[in-house]
Amino acid sequence: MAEIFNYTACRQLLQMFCAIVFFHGSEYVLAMAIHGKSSITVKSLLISKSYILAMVCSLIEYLMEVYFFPGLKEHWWISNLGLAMVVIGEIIRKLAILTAGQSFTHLIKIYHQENHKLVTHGVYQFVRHPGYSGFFIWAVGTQFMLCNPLSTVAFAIVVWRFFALRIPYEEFYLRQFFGSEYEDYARRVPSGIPFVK
Ligand SMILES: C[S@@+](CC[C@H](N)C(=O)[O-])C[C@H]1O[C@@H](n2cnc3c(N)ncnc32)[C@H](O)[C@@H]1O
Repeated sequence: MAEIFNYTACRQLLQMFCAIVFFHGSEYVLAMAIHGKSSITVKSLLISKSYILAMVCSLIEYLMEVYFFPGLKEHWWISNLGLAMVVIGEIIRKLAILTAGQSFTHLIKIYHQENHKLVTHGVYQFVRHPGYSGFFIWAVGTQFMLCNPLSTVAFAIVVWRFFALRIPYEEFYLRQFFGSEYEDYARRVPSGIPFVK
C-alpha cells in the first residue's frame, strides 16, 4: 500500500487538500468580513452532504487508479491544466464575491432588501453569474488535477445541472426585484455557464 504514495500521488493529493482548504476557508472569511459574524453559519463554508459524498467518491477513484493504473496519474499536462483551472476558478469566484459585496449571499434572496443593489460592473459585465462560473471551473479543475476521468465527467454533469436549475430560480427573483433593469442586463450579458441562457 505504501508504494502508491509516490511523488505523484503525494503532490496531487497535497494540491487537492490545499485547494479545498483555501476555497472553503476563504469563502468563510469573506462571508464574515462582508456580512458580519452574526449572519454566518456553517452553510457559509458551502459544505453539504452531497458535496462531501462527491469529494469522497473522487478520492476513492483516485486511490483505485493510482493503485491499478498508476500511469494514468502521470499525465502532468492534464494535472497542471487542472491546477490552472483551480487557480483561475478561485480568482473568478472571489472577484465576484468582492464585486457584489453585500448583494452576494450564499442563500438566494427571495425578498428584496434595501442593501441589495443590482451589480453589473466588474466581472459581472462579462458574465451574469461569475461566482457560479468560478465554482464550475474550480470543481472540474480539481478532477483534472487528480487525472480522474470518471469524476471529471461526473463533476461536470452534476455541477452543470445544479447551476442550470439554480440560475432560472435565482433570476426569477432578480427580475422581480430589478424589473426591466435586470431584463436588459440579461439580454446583453451571457450567464457564464455553458448552454444556460
Ligand atoms: C450565491 S450568490 C451568487 C451570485 C451570482 N449568481 C454569481 O454567480 O456571481 C446569490 C445571490 O446573489 C444575488 N445576485 C445574483 N446576481 C446578482 C446581481 N447581478 N446583482 C445583485 N445581486 C445578484 C441573488 O439575488 C442571490 O441572492
